[in-house]
Amino acid sequence: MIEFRDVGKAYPDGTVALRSLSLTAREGQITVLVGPSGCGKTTTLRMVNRMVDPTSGQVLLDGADVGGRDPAALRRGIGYVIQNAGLFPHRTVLDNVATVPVLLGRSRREARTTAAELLERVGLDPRVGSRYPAQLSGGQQQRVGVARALAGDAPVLLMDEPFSAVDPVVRADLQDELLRLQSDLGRTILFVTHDIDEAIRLGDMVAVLRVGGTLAQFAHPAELLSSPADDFVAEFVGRDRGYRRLQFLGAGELTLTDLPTGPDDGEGGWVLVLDDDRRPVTWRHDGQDVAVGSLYRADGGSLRGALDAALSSPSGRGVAVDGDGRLLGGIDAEAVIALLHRSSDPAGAAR
Ligand SMILES: Nc1ncnc2c1ncn2[C@@H]1O[C@H](COP(=O)(O)OP(=O)(O)OP(=O)(O)O)[C@@H](O)[C@H]1O
Repeated sequence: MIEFRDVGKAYPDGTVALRSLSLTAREGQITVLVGPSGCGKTTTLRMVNRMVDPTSGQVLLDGADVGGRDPAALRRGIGYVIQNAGLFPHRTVLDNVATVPVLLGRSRREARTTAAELLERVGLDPRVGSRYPAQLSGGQQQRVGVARALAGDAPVLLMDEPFSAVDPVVRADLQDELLRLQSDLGRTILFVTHDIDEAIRLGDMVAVLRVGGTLAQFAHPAELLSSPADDFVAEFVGRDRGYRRLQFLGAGELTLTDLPTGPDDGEGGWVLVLDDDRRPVTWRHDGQDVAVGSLYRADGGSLRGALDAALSSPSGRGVAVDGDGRLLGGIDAEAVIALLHRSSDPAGAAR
């Protein structure tokens, strides 16, 4: 657990990076710091491993003030990942990842074995281990950066814009990979980004900071989207927050409708053709087969999945299936939107 207690930082030139920040990053969770450029995110992060010391307040790691710890020893117990990976250019990928285990006293051989396993774990071919960082793509370098931060078995990871320098597709892959790793490893992660989408995707909790180093809101992503604390947060979270909220709302309350099924569209309408197990095969219209679009799993799916299914369906009616892919019924986009509106109006939701 990382606790910031009334932490302030004024740099020697008088810049106040943080005014008085109090928040707790819980054990085993991803806590994201997000906000516009210059709001003090990096300063906050670096206080945890004493790359920056606060001018007021305290930072506690598992209840103990980090101010009393030797910085080098402290850093060996904290993984650190930065933009552009920050790899040592003259060491091979394997030796980059093995650096911390060696510092922690493991033999070089043992450290390299661990490093090779970690490379695989972050989705890299172990053969890249013998290359130098410059011989890897940006996305691969970031993966090595994550592997290196995990190598010391540190329970705490600090990640400062780790995925900002790669293109959006690679970035989405890296985010998925991090979530997958985290579900296995359960580290305490403090993650800095200026990208609200990334914050909402990754954060168990999200702290929105404003310039001048004050906390605008600290909440679960769904709450940030449904109840921004003020205009600044609402603006920062964005105009399409209604759409993004859909991913946090379960679709269990949606009422499914009957869909016309059968081999023929005798009346010129759309029919859904099923196989013998009642799994949708195709939509049929005027004798033409048209792909069904995305199907929606009614058990445990989100409203976003339901809306995608409705919008991607050529007939305009989304297809809901069970866990085995068998037809359950139809979904209309209007019904999804109506449910979204009811859920943002507590009186309506209770009705
Ligand atoms: N060493 C320093 N000396 C003086 N001012 C600094 C120093 N480091 C950071 N600052 C200032 O402190 C404020 C907060 O900087 P910080 O890097 O923490 O913000 P940030 O939110 O991480 O910004 P960005 O998203 O642009 O990286 C900024 O005004 C910055 O210019």
